[in-house]
Amino acid sequence: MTETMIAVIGGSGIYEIDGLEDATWRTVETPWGAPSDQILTGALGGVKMAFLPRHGRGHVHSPTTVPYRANIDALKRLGVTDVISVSACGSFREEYAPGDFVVVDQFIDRTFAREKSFFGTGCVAHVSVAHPTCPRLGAACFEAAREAGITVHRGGTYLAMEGPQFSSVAESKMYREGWGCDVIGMTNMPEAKLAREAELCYASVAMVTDYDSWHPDHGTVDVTEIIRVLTGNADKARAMVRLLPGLLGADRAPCPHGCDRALDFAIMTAPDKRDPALLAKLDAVAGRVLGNAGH
Ligand SMILES: CSC[C@H]1O[C@H](OP(=O)(O)O)[C@H](O)[C@@H]1O
Ligand SMILES: Nc1ncnc2[nH]cnc12
Repeated sequence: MTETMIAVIGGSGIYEIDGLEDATWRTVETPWGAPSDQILTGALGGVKMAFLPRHGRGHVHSPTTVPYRANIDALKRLGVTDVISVSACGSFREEYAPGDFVVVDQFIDRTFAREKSFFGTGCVAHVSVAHPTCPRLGAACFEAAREAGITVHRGGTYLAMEGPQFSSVAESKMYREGWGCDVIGMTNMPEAKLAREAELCYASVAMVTDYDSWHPDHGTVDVTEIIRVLTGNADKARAMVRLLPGLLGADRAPCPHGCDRALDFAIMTAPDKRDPALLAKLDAVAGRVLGNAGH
């Protein structure tokens, strides 16, 4: 058993969480640059917690410029085991209405202007993201949302777009009718891929704010309306988070789905061909398999 540490990455409209014991905003430095903001650490019901506002307090970073690698590295460096993303999204399903939560389990990654891996020349690795979210963590999020009285749907495909502009009507219809996507947002990729590379369990709770631009009765996306719905969603998200420690517990068995061992057979580069400078940067993310864990 290892000690659980739950991180919440708060998306648009969620810049803090309340109720943490010993709450402290901490500056964490990483070899990948500065994270989006300081990280709030503390405990909830005896379970260690961390909170990171994805866009920074005051919403400084755009979906493209969020420092995804620094964020995931910083959480790993702090000892986080489980990452829960709480994000705003548009809905492609009539029955996934604004105010509902969706525990996403698949992604289609249409982002193109972001660094997507910790690995590269000098240390090449290929992890599986066939199942990009952790079923154990997703089930806990679903249960917590249900217990908090939230209308929550289990499973769904999240289309990750580059943004920052919203989709055209033609794109929205293609994602919905042609590709079978359920929700759309701008941030869960490459975040989920990087969490897998860092051997962290990752679950995504997408909070519906709008019907994107496909719906004949709802017009197109409008930020004013999104922010109005987001304010209510943020309170629900905080209620869900308060229930997670009780469901996950202070000690955790190895992930039954292998998230925490994702790098076991992933590194391709021969030991004598590895770049020492890159290996040093990988101390937190891949220290378990490279034998240079620095955290
Ligand atoms: C405020 S609407 C668009 C914005 O909201 C979502 O952010 P996040 O995923 O961090 O909650 C969406 O992905 C866009 O970045
Ligand atoms: N319709 C939408 N498209 C992309 N990101 C979003 N975030 C909230 N609503 C969205």
